[in-house]
Amino acid sequence: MRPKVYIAWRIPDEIEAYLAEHCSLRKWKGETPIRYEELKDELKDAEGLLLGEGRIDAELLEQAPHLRVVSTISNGYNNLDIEAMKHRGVIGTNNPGISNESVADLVLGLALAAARKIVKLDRYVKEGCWTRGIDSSWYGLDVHHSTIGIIGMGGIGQEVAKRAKAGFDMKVLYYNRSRRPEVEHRLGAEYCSLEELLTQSDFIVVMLPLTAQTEHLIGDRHFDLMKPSAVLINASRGSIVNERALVEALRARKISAAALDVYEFEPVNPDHPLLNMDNVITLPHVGSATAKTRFNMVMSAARNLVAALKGETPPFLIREFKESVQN
Ligand SMILES: NC(=O)C1=CN([C@@H]2O[C@H](COP(=O)(O)OP(=O)(O)OC[C@H]3O[C@@H](n4cnc5c(N)ncnc54)[C@H](OP(=O)(O)O)[C@@H]3O)[C@@H](O)[C@H]2O)C=CC1
Ligand SMILES: O=CC(=O)O
Repeated sequence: MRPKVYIAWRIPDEIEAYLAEHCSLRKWKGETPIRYEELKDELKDAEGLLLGEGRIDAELLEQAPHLRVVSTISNGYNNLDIEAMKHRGVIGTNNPGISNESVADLVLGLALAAARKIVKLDRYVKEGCWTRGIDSSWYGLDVHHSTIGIIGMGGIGQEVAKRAKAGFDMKVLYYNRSRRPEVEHRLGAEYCSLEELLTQSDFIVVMLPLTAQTEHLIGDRHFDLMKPSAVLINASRGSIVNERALVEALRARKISAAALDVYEFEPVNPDHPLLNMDNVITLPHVGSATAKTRFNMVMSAARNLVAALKGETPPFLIREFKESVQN
């Protein structure tokens, strides 16, 4: 009998057809992402789950007695309670690497947009405010030959470094849990402490996974170290930066701008003070959102799911489950 799979995300027909060859499918048909309580009700007999977003925790797993695999479409997996999954013998897969270049493209786009006030000036023109010659308040910052500090020199961080160096002749500093001599050699990046990076960088890019160690890694004392002209870019997870501290730093002009793809709570509250600041660019978590990359992520998630349900080691088994699969 084919394993029962619940698809909790809208996926292309072609990928659904691939899954249907191997599994018996049920799927979420709503226009908006499935809510936690709805997902809990849908998992009663599912052995596999294809997940777009949302929390997987002990309470939900309690309602899913047959579940064996959670295959998330994303690269980050901070929404999965790994210990609860291990406790119930459920494994998890993700998709590292597939979106690296698309996310890095967006990070450079955010750096350019913030430095050259692209979003603000676009609005200015469209609102009919461009009535005379160039005004010095429109001046921006140079991206080329400036210093970029990358916090988290993993797959995406390295793609950002490559673009910064080769495309914009930037000096690349990085801070990472483990030093990476090979990356230093290949990309000309310089390792430094977090404090040095914050003090010296014109563009600070947060590219870490969200874990107990990285939550609120950037807070009040870190903004005190940054240059008043610094631009903070976060395209990893919102909770790595303390948003209250970020708002205060922007208000106090401790930094000049921020460009965000991610927030502590998503979708971000429309009343959030960050949304009323004209030196903050706000995107709706679209780092990997190109048609090709998104297709590849979903296809990879489907392959992970099928392999795991067949009892094979899936291509992207989350590292914390490697032991469970070997035993
Ligand atoms: N905005 C979006 O749409 C997207 C966001 N993301 C987010 O970006 C994150 C990063 O992705 P990716 O580059 O692929 O991840 P990687 O795992 O390749 O890289 C993460 C890097 O962070 C370092 N790191 C981890 N913990 C710490 C710590 N406590 N202190 C310092 N460094 C640390 C790791 O160091 P070490 O080498 O020591 O392990 C590693 O080099 C994802 O986890 C995800 O949350 C990903 C894709 C799209
Ligand atoms: O945020 C997106 C991801 O792939 O992680």
